[in-house]
Amino acid sequence: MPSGIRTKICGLKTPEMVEAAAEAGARYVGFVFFPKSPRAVSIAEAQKAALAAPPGVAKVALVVDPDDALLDEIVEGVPLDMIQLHGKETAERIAEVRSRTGLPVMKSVGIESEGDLASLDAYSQVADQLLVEAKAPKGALPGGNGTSFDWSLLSGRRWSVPWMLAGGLTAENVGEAIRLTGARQVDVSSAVERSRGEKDIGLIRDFLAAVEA
Ligand SMILES: O=C(O)c1ccccc1N[C@@H]1O[C@H](COP(=O)(O)O)[C@@H](O)[C@H]1O
Repeated sequence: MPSGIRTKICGLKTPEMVEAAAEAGARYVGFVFFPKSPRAVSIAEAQKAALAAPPGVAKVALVVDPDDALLDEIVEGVPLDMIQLHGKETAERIAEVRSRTGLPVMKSVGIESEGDLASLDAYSQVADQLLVEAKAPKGALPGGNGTSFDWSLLSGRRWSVPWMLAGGLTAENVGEAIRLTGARQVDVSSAVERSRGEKDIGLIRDFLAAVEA
């Protein structure tokens, strides 16, 4: 019987990869609009890729402290279902982004220790979803680094909005991560790449199979 766990594959660049990820069972596909990322796409690339997503697969734009001009460009150019905010956006900015784009907002929160959990409670009051992710190492990208955190910190924690677990998930560890956290949604990027920034459909299939195992 299917697990009902919904998986997001982040950092897709081509229509072919979107189609393959959807066919393998992904329920969200993510496009990275952050120039420093090896997964960054242009508006035109994201548009082509997003148009390949079948109904039922949510198309997510990942942005980091975006200004209004970038948001407008993305929303005008790409058919989308959600905005993922992966920077230091405040509660006020989240509300602005939602009203400006007309899209639900998923806010990422970096977790390293118990003290970071309070932010999740605060953001759950304003965001439509939470992305619970490893805190980025110093000097690294704000996300997509393949690093994980102590999942037991989330044990027994619940929020009033849906949430997604991310950070260093792999086909080998995702089962344990789900068991320890109770996550019903998971997000992966690094572990489904053959080299940094280049997705591999075999690895995507292996990850989705591990989620279902
Ligand atoms: O993927 C990126 O390049 C990226 C850049 C800037 C912010 C976030 C980014 N990715 C997100 O990071 C997490 C974890 O990814 P990983 O599996 O540990 O590589 C995931 O939510 C991506 O959406």
